[in-house]
Amino acid sequence: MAVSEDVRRLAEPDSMETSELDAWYMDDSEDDQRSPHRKTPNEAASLEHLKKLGVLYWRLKGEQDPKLAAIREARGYSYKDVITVSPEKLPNYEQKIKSFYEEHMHTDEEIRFVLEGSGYFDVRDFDERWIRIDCREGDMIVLPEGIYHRFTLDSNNYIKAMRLFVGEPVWTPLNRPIDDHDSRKKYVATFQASEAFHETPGSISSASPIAAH
Ligand SMILES: CSCCC(=O)C(=O)O
Ligand SMILES: [Fe+2]
Ligand code: NI
Repeated sequence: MAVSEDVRRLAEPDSMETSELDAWYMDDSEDDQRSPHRKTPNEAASLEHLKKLGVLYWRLKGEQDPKLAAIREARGYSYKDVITVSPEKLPNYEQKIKSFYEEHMHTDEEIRFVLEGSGYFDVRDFDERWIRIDCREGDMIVLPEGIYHRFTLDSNNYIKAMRLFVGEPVWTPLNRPIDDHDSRKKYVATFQASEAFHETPGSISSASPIAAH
């Protein structure tokens, strides 16, 4: 059945004006992956820039938020399960933690809704910079097919997240470099041009009248 206009509207990702997203360009230190890795001074990455990379973001009021059902319906997220990442709860914890943090992509979207705890999703921009996205309870994020990314717990060592998927899930990470893969080529073709007009460090975009945060 076709998705109604109401559902579609309810499923719209957060906009720049209302977002409480916290994302930043990472420093280059070899410090623990679980530490924030903010630059000094902090260099925020805007939701607008993340959108140009194909990243979608919502802040939801728990599992009962009607937006969640709307997002699932509008985007066809039929599959759902829950993953807990902690030394006690996740089988093969050390190995999983390591593979989550290898730079990789998938042949489908990566969709996560944080139920408890927190962690960082890092995404690559087209200038090879890492953008670190702070995800905590209530945050829902969609990483597009083909984007290079990775995940780490933060120093709290605990996250419980809902995983969503269109149909039967495929979690396989395809580690970088895998530039000739169709999913990667499709990603680059879709987003590289749109990101070409991104913010550069220290520049203030005259196109956006609202100063960030
Ligand atoms: C926040 S969910 C745990 C990490 C994960 O599932 C992934 O990186 O694919
Ligand atoms: Fe993943
Ligand atoms: Ni992934």
